[in-house]
Amino acid sequence: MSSASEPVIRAAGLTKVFRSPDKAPGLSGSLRHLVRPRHTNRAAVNSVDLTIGRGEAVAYVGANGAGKSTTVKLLAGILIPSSGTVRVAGVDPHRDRLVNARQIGVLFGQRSQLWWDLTVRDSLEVLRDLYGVSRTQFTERLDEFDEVLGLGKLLPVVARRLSLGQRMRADLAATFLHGPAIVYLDEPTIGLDIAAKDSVRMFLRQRVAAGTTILMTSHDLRDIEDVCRRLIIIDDGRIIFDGDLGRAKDAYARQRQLSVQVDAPVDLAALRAGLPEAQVEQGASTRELVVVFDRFAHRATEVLDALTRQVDVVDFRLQEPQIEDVVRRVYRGELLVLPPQGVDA
Ligand SMILES: Nc1ncnc2c1ncn2[C@@H]1O[C@H](COP(=O)(O)OP(=O)(O)OP(=O)(O)O)[C@@H](O)[C@H]1O
Repeated sequence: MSSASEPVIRAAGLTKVFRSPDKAPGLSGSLRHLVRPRHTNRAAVNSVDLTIGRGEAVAYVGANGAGKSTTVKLLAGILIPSSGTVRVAGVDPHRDRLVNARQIGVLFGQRSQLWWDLTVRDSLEVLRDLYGVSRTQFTERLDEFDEVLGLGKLLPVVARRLSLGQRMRADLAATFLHGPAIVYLDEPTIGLDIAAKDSVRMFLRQRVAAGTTILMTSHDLRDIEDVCRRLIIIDDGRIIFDGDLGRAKDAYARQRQLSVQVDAPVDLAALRAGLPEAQVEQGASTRELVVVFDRFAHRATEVLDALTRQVDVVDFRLQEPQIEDVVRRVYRGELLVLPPQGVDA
């Protein structure tokens, strides 16, 4: 999937294989490995195709060890691909590392790029110098960032005295200072309070609207929903989903729950026989039923029809699955297999 604009990130068959020592635990294992070393090759990123357009905001999620950081390192030019091709804003990131470095920004929520003993202003000045940002641009950008990040008050403060939220705001300014076309963000709101999270998200939305491309990893669903329209899920080095956030819910959150109020007690066995693939349970009272069904097996109207044939339905409520459930399952490393396309309610 790509946006209407020209792609700024394009990877084809991108693969990174790591060779790790294959040794049994303990001293004997180490000794045996010394005498006869064995290695296992493992693809941390496996035949990844990726096309991301200018100004797209993409959430990149996957369980621990799925290959997120390795992908970002390949895009940032820190790692050399074992095979496949990658172009970022027109350059090969590992061959043209310097050019690439000017075009990208990287922010790790748990690591600061500010100099601990310098004031925020001095850190930003060093970065200005490093990236060759003109004085005029520097002032303009800081003014622009100040509106959302409230940077002015932070400029004279030494980095180590900043609160976590303040530090993140200063780090965001540092990341975007040189006007990168692409920014990779790793957990940008981790540990922040709600107000600070909101200003980070607002800032990111603004940068995306201004044309910056964002690839973000986050466990916080609000980050994903507030900033990104597109979701990419990586599992064991392979991309298993790439598309609209809403479509991910359609694809993975299959279960719907129908809560029904009826006017008289119900024969549960007869109902279950009529809906063999659904789970029919008594609710909080004998006049309440809860039907959990797979929307690829039944339509909501089908379930309601089966119920109304046996009982008078007084009221009902259909609970839709949440995208949050999908992302939680991804992070829990639950196996995700794309369901067949088909029935929709
Ligand atoms: N330098 C390396 N040498 C050998 N194996 C590595 C190296 N870097 C990563 N790996 C392995 O590659 C796989 C993918 O790792 P990666 O760090 O990309 O995952 P991740 O999705 O970013 O995980 P996390 O959410 O835990 O950061 C893991 O199995 C990891 O152990």
